[in-house]
Amino acid sequence: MRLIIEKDYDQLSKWAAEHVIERINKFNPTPDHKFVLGLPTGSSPIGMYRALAEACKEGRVSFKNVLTFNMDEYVGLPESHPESYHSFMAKNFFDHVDCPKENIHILNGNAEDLEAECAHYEQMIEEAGGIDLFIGGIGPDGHIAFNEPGSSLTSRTRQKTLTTDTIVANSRFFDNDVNKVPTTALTVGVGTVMSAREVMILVNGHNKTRALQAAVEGPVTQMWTISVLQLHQHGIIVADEAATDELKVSTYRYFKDIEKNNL
Ligand SMILES: N[C@@H]1[C@@H](O)[C@H](O)[C@@H](COP(=O)(O)O)O[C@@H]1O
Repeated sequence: MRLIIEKDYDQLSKWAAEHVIERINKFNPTPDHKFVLGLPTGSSPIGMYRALAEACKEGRVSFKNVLTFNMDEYVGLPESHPESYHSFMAKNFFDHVDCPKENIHILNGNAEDLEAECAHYEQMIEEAGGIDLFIGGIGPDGHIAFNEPGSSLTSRTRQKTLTTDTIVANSRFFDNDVNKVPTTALTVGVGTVMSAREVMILVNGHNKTRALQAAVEGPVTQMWTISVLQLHQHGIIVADEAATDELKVSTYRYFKDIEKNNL
């Protein structure tokens, strides 16, 4: 696993955006050979999305031949709700880039048959040839997508119950009212993320310090689902300084040293 430590959120966002641009451009996607990108919501990727939108406007990258699959969506929240992940993605990314509507996939948390919706999502990913780069954030409890502590590390897309911790954390988007936060969500599984050819996780801020420590220094455990990234052949964590406060000085120095020649 690579751990990239950037000075602040702005630098982290730029690093992540440049990595995505590099991967897409190197792949050189065409209508018959599309790049497949897994995308997260949350506050962590907002800066990266902004940088990608700018790069798209400057002509440095195009999403015309990029297929996207989002990680998760709340169950029972109308798509038009300002806090649905459909709305989030439109507002923060898709409205600003040239990705055709038909290339965008987001789980439908209002589907009549949620189980069939999840199975179909996995099938679409498979038909697309798998995900080339899955980008994610993590919760303070180390959850990836909505794979809360205790989730199977080989899980696939399914419905999950949100923990009280996550409901409290996400209530900031729902007038700070925990009762307004949906209690379940559809989410790709840990195994779905791990099946991607590359995984890049963004970790910023003081409230992620314990999760970052568990991810980098702890054992692989279902109680910190992000820790499974240690088993991925091409896993990258991009963190800001603030998130590294619980790492050992030696761990911090090791990754700074080994990455010093990489931009
Ligand atoms: N389902 C999402 C996760 O995919 C995201 O990583 C997490 C962290 O959000 P933030 O980036 O706002 O800290 O929030 C939610 O729980």
